[in-house]
Amino acid sequence: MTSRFIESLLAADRPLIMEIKRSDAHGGDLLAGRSIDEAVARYEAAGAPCISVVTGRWFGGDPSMLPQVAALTDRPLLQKDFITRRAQLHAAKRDGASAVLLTAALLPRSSMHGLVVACLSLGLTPFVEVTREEEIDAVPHADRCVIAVNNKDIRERERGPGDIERSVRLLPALMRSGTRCPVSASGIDDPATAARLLGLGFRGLLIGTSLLRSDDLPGWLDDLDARRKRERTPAGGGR
Ligand SMILES: O=C(O)c1ccccc1NCC(=O)[C@H](O)[C@H](O)COP(=O)(O)O
Repeated sequence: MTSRFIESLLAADRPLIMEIKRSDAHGGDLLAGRSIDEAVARYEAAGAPCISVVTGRWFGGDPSMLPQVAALTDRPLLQKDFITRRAQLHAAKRDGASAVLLTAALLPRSSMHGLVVACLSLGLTPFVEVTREEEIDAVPHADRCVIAVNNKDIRERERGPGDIERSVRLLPALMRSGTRCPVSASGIDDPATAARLLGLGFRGLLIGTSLLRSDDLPGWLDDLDARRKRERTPAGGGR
């Protein structure tokens, strides 16, 4: 069965998973007075191919956010929460998720295996987040999963700065894994970093804080597009 989440990301000119998250790791408000409806409309207007909804309570989330967002958009949705049980997968499916986060750092290998298989049988795309090469090598059915390098550390509640070089270092292992959709997630704070990661071969980026904090989202995205175009155009304009 094909994955709507993966196909939508792979087909996008600007493959950003735009995230709705109420607060950052320090409790700082990220919605800045916007309602969830407004946040969704802003991302739709910006052409988001997929939207991530953080329902995890460390980031001010709650489970009701997922059906709320699903009622507002038909974009494929990723649910970001601490998923450890199959019952949570059934709830995610019922509430409108296309993909769910499975965090390798928090799941024993046998649980990861069972949850990936359960996701696939429910028609949910496993969005497996990793920070180490061994975790990539252990992802089952990698060809049907999104595998995302998290540039921050969830065990530190993502309070530290992002390490973008972690994504750069792990990209070859992602490519070898068989995933069609290598993603870099967290701490992508500006268009220059986003352009660099896409230029290196990432097929998707998950960005929350920087897009939510931007008071000129179209400008942020235009800057990204311009940088990518410059990278693709050979010096001298291709003459
Ligand atoms: O990473 C997790 O395990 C996790 C679990 C539950 C809720 C959220 C979780 N992660 C959130 C994130 O990783 C970030 O919100 C996301 O990657 C965007 O990061 P940023 O662009 O730095 O806001």
